[in-house]
Amino acid sequence: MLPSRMSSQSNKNLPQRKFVRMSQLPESHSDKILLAPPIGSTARRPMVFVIYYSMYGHVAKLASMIRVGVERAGCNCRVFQVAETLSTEVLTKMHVPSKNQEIPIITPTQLLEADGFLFGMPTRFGTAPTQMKAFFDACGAHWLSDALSSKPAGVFFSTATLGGGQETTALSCVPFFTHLGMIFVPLGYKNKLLMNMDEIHGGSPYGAGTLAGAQGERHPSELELQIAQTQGIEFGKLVLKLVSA
Ligand SMILES: Cc1cc2nc3c(=O)[nH]c(=O)nc-3n(C[C@H](O)[C@H](O)[C@H](O)COP(=O)(O)O)c2cc1C
Repeated sequence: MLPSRMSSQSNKNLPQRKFVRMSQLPESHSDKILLAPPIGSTARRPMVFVIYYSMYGHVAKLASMIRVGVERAGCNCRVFQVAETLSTEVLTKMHVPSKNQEIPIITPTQLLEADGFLFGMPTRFGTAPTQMKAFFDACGAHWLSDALSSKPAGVFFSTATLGGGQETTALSCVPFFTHLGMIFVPLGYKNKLLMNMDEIHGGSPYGAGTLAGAQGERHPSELELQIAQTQGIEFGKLVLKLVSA
């Protein structure tokens, strides 16, 4: 028999948080907009960077909601993209829309300005995409200097399908965090919607996630976005604790 917290047939009785809904977000997730008031306040507001790669926009949507959560926790948050590595010719053949120009491209040096990091990515054969890996590979100076040591880092992700590699994608980032001395912060089961059995959804204790569909036709559901917001809130709360310790 399953432990009682896992055995629910329906999720209707699970405790719910109040969430900002995707429909309440401004259309642009411009870096200049403070999307929601913080839950608490501190003398020094820590800075969390949300850094993502998104080819068709699924991960970008999760990033917007994660940012809401981080700011609700009382942290400052900046959203970045990693640089593209594919040629325009290949991107055109893959029908990739143009990138959101309002989201700046991160450089390795900028990592020094943040107290914590949430990395978002679509899976590639169950692992992190080359674009994210290329960024990680450009961080050798931080490995030598220990500059990111003890800083927390989490992951969120998108796959085409259920079983497409959400957790293996998260795990493929752990060696990077480990070698830089960073602390991998999983989501755990902080949001009981992760146990929802009434609808298909992405996300796991490793982090928030969405299912894009084989043709990218599905978009993050309200449930997945709520889980993303929880990851932002919980990660933000942890960063606040670490910075004020
Ligand atoms: C080269 C390549 C490999 C992929 N590998 C997987 C995979 O292993 N499992 C899976 O579920 N989806 C896979 N996908 C689908 C992507 O994960 C999907 O397009 C992505 O999650 C959409 O997110 P985005 O719009 O933020 O890029 C792959 C896509 C490409 C282009």
